[in-house]
Amino acid sequence: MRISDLVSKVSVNNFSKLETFRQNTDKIKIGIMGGTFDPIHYAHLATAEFIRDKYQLDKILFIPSGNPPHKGNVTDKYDRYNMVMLATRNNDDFLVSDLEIKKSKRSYTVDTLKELREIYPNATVYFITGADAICDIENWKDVEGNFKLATFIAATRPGISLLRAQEKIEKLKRKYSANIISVYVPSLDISSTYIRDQLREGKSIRYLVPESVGKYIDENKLYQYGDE
Ligand SMILES: Nc1ncnc2c1ncn2[C@@H]1O[C@H](COP(=O)(O)OP(=O)(O)OP(=O)(O)O)[C@@H](O)[C@H]1O
Ligand SMILES: O=C(O)c1ccc[n+]([C@@H]2O[C@H](COP(=O)([O-])O)[C@@H](O)[C@H]2O)c1
Repeated sequence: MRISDLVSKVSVNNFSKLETFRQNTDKIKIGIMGGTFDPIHYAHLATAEFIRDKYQLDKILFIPSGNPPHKGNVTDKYDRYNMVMLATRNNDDFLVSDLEIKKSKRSYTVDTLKELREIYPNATVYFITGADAICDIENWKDVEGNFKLATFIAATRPGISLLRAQEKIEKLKRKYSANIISVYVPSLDISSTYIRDQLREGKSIRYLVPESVGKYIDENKLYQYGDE
């Protein structure tokens, strides 16, 4: 099967997963995993699964950014979205939303959270971030709005000082009356930057991303050897 056929099959499955989910969202707990996912890797998946299990969330909704606010040159949004679909297709608790990739303007989390509130009015929303992202949240659009609309779950991340992140989280909680849960997640020292660098140097990324994602990268010639 060609990867393009696979992706359209996965899209159909995802659509029906989302629709069934939409009809049963009374009082459920949704974890939102937002990201550029350039590309998605096992640390994203393992972090989401760990948090889903620990906080007994009903579903994790992956939302790839269309036009990420704080990142310049990123891979085509449909390629990043397709890779997220492939990486999550075997897990019924993982869903993928195209809310942000459908937008042509920059995608801001506060706008996404407002839309999610309309779509799932009775759900409790948890926004999952790595410790690096939560430390930067005061640079996001409408920081207070973000904290009003969701509880944030900040996961530890290798390379980010736990002490510094916790100090920052305590300050944010006081300043904005924010609901932030800081959680230790068993470490996986993987980043999309590292994966892109490996590929551009012609090195292996096996076991860093799901096989389907590795195949998609190969077939679509993403992050090629020697690319800038
Ligand atoms: N290894 C990791 N451990 C915990 N959280 C992570 C890890 N990698 C990414 N995240 C979190 O996942 C979310 C989406 O991350 P993103 O798509 O930007 O991946 P990234 O690996 O940080 O990418 P890049 O290296 O391109 O900056 C962010 O909240 C980020 O903090
Ligand atoms: O809304 C903002 O201003 C904003 C600024 C930076 C990052 N975010 C969100 O934070 C999540 C992680 O972002 P990133 O850049 O680490 O992939 C993703 O969902 C982004 O949309 C949001």
